[in-house]
Amino acid sequence: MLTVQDLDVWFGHAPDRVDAVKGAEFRVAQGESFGLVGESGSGKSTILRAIAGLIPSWSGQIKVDGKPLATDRRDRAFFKTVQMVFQDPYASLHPRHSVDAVLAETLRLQGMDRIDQRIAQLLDDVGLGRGFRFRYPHQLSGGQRQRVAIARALAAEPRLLLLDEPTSALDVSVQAEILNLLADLRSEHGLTYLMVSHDLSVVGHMCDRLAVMQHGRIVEVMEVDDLRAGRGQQNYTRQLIAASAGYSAPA
Ligand SMILES: Nc1ncnc2c1ncn2[C@@H]1O[C@H](COP(=O)(O)OP(=O)(O)OP(=O)(O)O)[C@@H](O)[C@H]1O
Repeated sequence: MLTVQDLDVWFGHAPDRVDAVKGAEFRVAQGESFGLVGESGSGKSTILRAIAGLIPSWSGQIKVDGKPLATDRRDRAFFKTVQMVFQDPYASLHPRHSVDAVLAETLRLQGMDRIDQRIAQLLDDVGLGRGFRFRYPHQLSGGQRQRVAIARALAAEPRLLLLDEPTSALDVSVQAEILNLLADLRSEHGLTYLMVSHDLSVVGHMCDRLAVMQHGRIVEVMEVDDLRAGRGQQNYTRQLIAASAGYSAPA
């Protein structure tokens, strides 16, 4: 479904150029949930943003369903297949647009019919119910806002969701609810996920395989069972696992 080959992503120009991603390669199969983990600044979000067409300065190949993507443009067909959910639901919803306006606009942009019915269905799908339809972002909690952002992403009926730390801006008490919702939606809609998280337990819960990133490079691609068992091939992976378990790796 998604193939990334020899991906370099950079910001700015020499001598101030930042090489955020270097030679990244991975494949995500249809129906799979694939995680990107690594410390802050390792390039995880940059990969997602380059796929979504939000960063024009990259080279290499990104293919969706075998079709190479252009460097910057993303057409309507792309957004029909691929949608992104951002980290911060406070920043990603326009404060003066009601839930209805957000969803109706997205559905219209995608050329969908039966807008009323679809909005009701989307609200049901994300567990909000129809009573939320005419609310504004300031009337919603962080978790409810993220449910709206997920409904907006689902409006196009995509097959691949790019999830950029979808719960890290939320209270701990609602993080699990949103993760469970995403897991349910994936099985109900047969979705494929590419999910960024700095939290290994989130990826351990949500993903089948993952890539471990350090300083812009993928150091290892592993099965989630190996993550859970602490079986990293690379030293860095073992350190990351040990750090997340709350103790230091033996030297
Ligand atoms: N717009 C930008 N301009 C310049 N440098 C950037 C920009 N966005 C990201 N970077 C740099 O690219 C590198 C990778 O950042 P990125 O946000 O992808 O890391 P990350 O692994 O997702 O970390 P985090 O979890 O903190 O978001 C970092 O060095 C960051 O400072």
